[in-house]
Amino acid sequence: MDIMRTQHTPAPLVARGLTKSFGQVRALAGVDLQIPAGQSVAIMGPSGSGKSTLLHCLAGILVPDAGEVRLGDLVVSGLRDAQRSRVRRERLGFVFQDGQLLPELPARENVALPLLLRGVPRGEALRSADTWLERLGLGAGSGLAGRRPGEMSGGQAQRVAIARAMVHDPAVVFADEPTGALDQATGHEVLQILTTTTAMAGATLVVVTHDAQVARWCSRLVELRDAMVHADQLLAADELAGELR
Ligand SMILES: Nc1ncnc2c1ncn2[C@@H]1O[C@H](COP(=O)(O)OP(=O)(O)OP(=O)(O)O)[C@@H](O)[C@H]1O
Repeated sequence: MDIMRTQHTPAPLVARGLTKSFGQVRALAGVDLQIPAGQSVAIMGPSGSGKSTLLHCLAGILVPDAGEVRLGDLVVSGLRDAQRSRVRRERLGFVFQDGQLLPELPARENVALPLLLRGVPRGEALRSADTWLERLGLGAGSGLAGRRPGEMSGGQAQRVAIARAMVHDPAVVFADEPTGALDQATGHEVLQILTTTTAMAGATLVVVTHDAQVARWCSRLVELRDAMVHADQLLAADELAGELR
């Protein structure tokens, strides 16, 4: 792959004492996590253990009841809504279970969207989108760049979603069950592409998954149980990521 070194400022992602409740349900009960820039972290745990809530707090989608989230020097959890939206738009990338691509737009316009939202001129944004589609095996020769999400397989749509998450050179990519809607083989392929792509771009990756094999491609595994960190271990893939950094 010809992915260039990143232009973004590498920044560690740090959570301290995060708590979050929904009514009587305590979804996070004091979570501390320090993620160095460029690390790929898999978050696993039983259903209801707080994985998505943690990801949403780390990504500034949810504000914790107590505790804080920092990206480098920036206290993301302390920002107003509009500023948090801007941080998400400019410094973070997202891949969700169903990709959340806009159904009416062809792949290349979906990928260009984060740049268009930042005011990048349309021609330039589409050229960057083409570059990323090419990197993810969906270039001009594939005939897929002009197709809408409904005209692609689930695996192809997730590759488009990865291209869209990467196109604006984010510091951190968040993926919530990115393979949940895929068969196992396609899911593994997508996880491999996601981890390789973010590692080569120097971006941090936080991925929530139920796939136990994710450990093959991530450098760290954090297990939640009952709204708390139950286990936290570095994995062999960390050595590979270190070499790429
Ligand atoms: N918006 C919400 N309103 C009410 N309760 C919520 C909300 N979001 C999450 N919860 C509850 O908080 C707890 C943690 O939910 P969360 O989605 O973070 O778990 P999870 O580990 O991601 O689960 P799953 O693997 O099933 O997706 C659960 O008991 C859930 O029902």
